[in-house]
Amino acid sequence: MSEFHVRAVSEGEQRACLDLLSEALHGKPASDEAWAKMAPTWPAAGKFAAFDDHDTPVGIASSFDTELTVPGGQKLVTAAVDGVAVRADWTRRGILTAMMAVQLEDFAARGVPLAALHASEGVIYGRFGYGAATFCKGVSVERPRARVRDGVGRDGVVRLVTPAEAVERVPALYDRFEGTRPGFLARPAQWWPGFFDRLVTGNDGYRVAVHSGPDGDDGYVVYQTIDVRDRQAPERGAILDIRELDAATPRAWAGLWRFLLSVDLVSAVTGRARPVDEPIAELLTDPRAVNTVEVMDDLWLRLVDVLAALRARTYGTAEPVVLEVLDKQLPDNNGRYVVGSGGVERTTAGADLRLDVATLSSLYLGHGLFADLALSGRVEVLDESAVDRADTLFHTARAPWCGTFF
Ligand SMILES: CC(=O)SCCNC(=O)CCNC(=O)[C@H](O)C(C)(C)COP(=O)(O)OP(=O)(O)OC[C@H]1O[C@@H](n2cnc3c(N)ncnc32)[C@H](O)[C@@H]1OP(=O)(O)O
Repeated sequence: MSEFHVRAVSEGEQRACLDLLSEALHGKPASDEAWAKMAPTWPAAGKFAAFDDHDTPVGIASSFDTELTVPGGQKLVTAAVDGVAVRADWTRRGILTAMMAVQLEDFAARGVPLAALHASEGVIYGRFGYGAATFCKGVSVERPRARVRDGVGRDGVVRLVTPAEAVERVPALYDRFEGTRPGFLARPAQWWPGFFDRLVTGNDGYRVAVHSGPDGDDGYVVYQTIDVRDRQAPERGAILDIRELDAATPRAWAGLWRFLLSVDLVSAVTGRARPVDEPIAELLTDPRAVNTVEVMDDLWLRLVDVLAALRARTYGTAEPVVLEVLDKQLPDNNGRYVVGSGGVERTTAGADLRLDVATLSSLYLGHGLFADLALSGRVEVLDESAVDRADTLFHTARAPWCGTFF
C-alpha cells in the first residue's frame, strides 16, 4: 500500500489542492478563469496537505487567521479552518487524523488560542477536540399573517443598492457589528471576494438592501426571491429567502425585517441560518406567523490554548468551580483550572467537574448547559453543587451565533 506524508503546501501547489477539495465536496475543478479570480484568496500560507509517493496531494487542511468575539466582547485570534478533504480513494487510512495533528500543533506553536470550522458532518471533528459551539435556526414567516407591530422599525430608511455599491460598502458596515454577539467572526479582506462579492455579483438574483439610521448606514440584508407562482396558484407569491441580515442596532434590525415583510407578491420570508434567539415573533402582532423549521449546529470551536481562552472571556456571578480538562491532541492543556467571576488560574485543587476539551469548547461561548452535558455523561460530576455554578458562570445573555460561512 502506498504511504503518505503531511507537509506545508508550497507556492504553486494550491490549485491542485483546491481541485481535490472541490472534488471531495462533489463540485467541479476550477476553470482557468475561476482560478485566476480565486488564486489571491487561496494562498499557500495556512495550508497543510497529505502527499502520496509521487508528491501528488491526496488530502488538504486549510485555514486562515481571523478574530472571534468571545463572551464579554474581547476578540481572540482564531484559525478559521476553511477546507478539509481527503481524496475518495485515500479515505479511512488516517490522513485526516495526521493533518489535524499537524494543523493543531501549528496553531499551538503560533500562539493561536482558538480554532473554528463549519462541519460537513456531525461525527467528524469531536475526536479532534472541536465541539458545536453556536447554533442557528431556519425560519419561515407567513407574510400574509405577518404584521409588524405599530411604531416598530420605522425610524430609518431602507434602500436597495447595486451589486457594485454593496461590494464597496458592506465590508466597512460589517465591521460596525463587532462585539454584538459571542461567536461573531471578523471577515478578513481575503474572505469577501470568494463569498460575498461572488454572491451579490453572480447570476442568482441576490439583492442587497441597506438600512440607514441617525448615524448613517447601520444594517444590511442580502436576499433572493424564488418565484413559485404558477397559473393554477397565481396568488401563491414568491419566497423571499434571506442569505445574510446583520444590523448594528435593534432599530436597524427591526427596520430591515419591516422592509422584507413589505415586499409585494411574496408569500413567505425565509432564512436558513438565523440566530436561535432572534426575536422575530416578538416583532409581529401574530407570533404564530413565524415557523422555526430547523435548528442546526453552526460553528464548531476548538480551544487550542485552554488557559488563554478561559481567561479571555467574562463570567456570570457565582462561586468558582474547578474544571479538569482532558486533551489528547494538545496535552499541555491537560490539568485543572479554577474558573470564577474574578478570573481563571491553573490549580492543584481537586476537580468539581471533569470534561474533555471538545465538551468545554462547545460550552465556551455560552451555548448549552453543563447540566445537560452531565446528563449524557460528557461532563463528569465530582461535586453536584458545581453544576449550577458552572452554568451561571458560563451563561451569556445572547445566544452565541457566527453567521459567517467559510
Ligand atoms: C471544515 C471542513 O472543511 S468540513 C468538510 C470536510 N470534508 C468532507 O466532508 C469531504 C468528504 N470527506 C472527506 O474528505 C473525508 O472522508 C474526511 C476528511 C471527512 C475524513 O478523512 P479520512 O482520512 O478518511 O479520516 P481518518 O482516516 O483520519 O479518520 C479518522 C476517524 O474518523 C472517522 N471518520 C472520518 N470521517 C468520517 C465520516 N465522514 N463519517 C464517519 N466517520 C468518519 C474514521 O472512521 C476514523 O475513525 P477511527 O479512528 O475510529 O477508525
